[in-house]
Amino acid sequence: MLAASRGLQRAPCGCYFDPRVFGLQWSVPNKHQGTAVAAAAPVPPPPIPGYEQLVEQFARLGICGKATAAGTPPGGHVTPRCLAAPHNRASGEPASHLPVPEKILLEEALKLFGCSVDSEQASKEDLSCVPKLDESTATIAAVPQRDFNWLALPQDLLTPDYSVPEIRAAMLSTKEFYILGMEPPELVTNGGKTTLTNRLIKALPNCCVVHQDDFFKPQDQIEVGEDGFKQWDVLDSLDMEAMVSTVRAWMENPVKFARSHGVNVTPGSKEPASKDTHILVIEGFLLYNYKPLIDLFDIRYYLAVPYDECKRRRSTRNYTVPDPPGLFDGHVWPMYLKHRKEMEDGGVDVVYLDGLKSRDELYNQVFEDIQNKLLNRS
Ligand SMILES: Nc1ncnc2c1ncn2[C@@H]1O[C@H](COP(=O)(O)OP(=O)(O)O)[C@@H](O)[C@H]1O
Ligand SMILES: NC(=O)c1ccc[n+]([C@@H]2O[C@H](COP(=O)(O)O)[C@@H](O)[C@H]2O)c1
Repeated sequence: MLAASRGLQRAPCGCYFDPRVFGLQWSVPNKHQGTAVAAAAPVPPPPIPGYEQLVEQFARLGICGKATAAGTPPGGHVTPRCLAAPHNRASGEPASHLPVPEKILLEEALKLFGCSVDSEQASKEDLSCVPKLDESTATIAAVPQRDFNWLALPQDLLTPDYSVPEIRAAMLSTKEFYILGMEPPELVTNGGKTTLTNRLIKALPNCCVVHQDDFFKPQDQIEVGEDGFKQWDVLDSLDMEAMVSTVRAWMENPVKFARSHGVNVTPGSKEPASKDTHILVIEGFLLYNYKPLIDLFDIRYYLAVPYDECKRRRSTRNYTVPDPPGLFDGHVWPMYLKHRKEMEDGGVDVVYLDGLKSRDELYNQVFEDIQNKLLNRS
């Protein structure tokens, strides 16, 4: 108790030390600083069940916007008749011979891309139907009791019943934007998020990604809290304004944005207007507590893993600034609880994902979910 009140931590050897002093000794540069966006790597994606279905549906509708996923190899799993990509032209079917209607009525196009008031409503209803993580199935016994009373949170939040399934949040959000030469038609609506994101961006068409980690402030600007820890897991540690500016730059011209970040776009995409589908995946651990960002998402995914698993995974990570002893229990986890509570109290609508599922299960679930939403809009 004496050590805690002075902000001291106990090391595994039994000695006490002051994390504030410990924290000041780190001088490892943040390698992510300044790199706002990572482009999808050109690696062949895994087989995607149902992808052809989506393309064929677009083809039936006379929309040839979706040609190749970022990184899709030439001649991949995309139905050739609906493509205008050079590799398909080279295979013997000139773009001018493709069965593309010369004109699509604006009204028709709006309907196809879900721009009407009716379809916006329908999309919102779709989201509310997505099953939430069944928190009742979590293993309460596995979670150790922690003293988080200093957070002054309501008692129900501090009980094991509440804390079990939440443990650590990992969030993934997807923003869809259909370029029709007009304002973004609608804004419809969150560990393993980087893993999941990396698979999604290889499979989704014209897909860019923004990583929140890239917006951490330099280490010397991170405050040291009363608890003695550098406060990495709060909004103040991030340059959120720069992050929102980056997202807005994509919204203004996703084609230009993609090209400037090395992401392959459908060759038919014209700047600034195109009928192609463009998707932005925003991946981060603190996305749904920053108002200017919240409303920009069409879909919000929220990955949660139990405390023990989260702590185990975290212990295997090598951050640019290594975790000092005790950071997880003393800062990371309490901040997670606090932010999740704020998000839920604020009524932010998210789709909960069970981070204990396998990588494949999570990928298939989210990919199919996005696929269905795209189809339902057409
Ligand atoms: N579904 C999963 N099941 C088991 N381990 C996973 C899963 N997804 C990711 N991991 C592992 O957990 C660790 C953290 O994953 P990562 O995607 O970097 O998480 P985040 O981006 O949310 O911090 C990595 O070692 C990764 O291989
Ligand atoms: N990337 C960095 O410079 C850096 C530095 C210190 C801590 N962190 C940690 O990164 C975490 C968020 O990133 P992940 O969601 O990838 O785990 C935070 O919990 C934070 O404590 C990151």
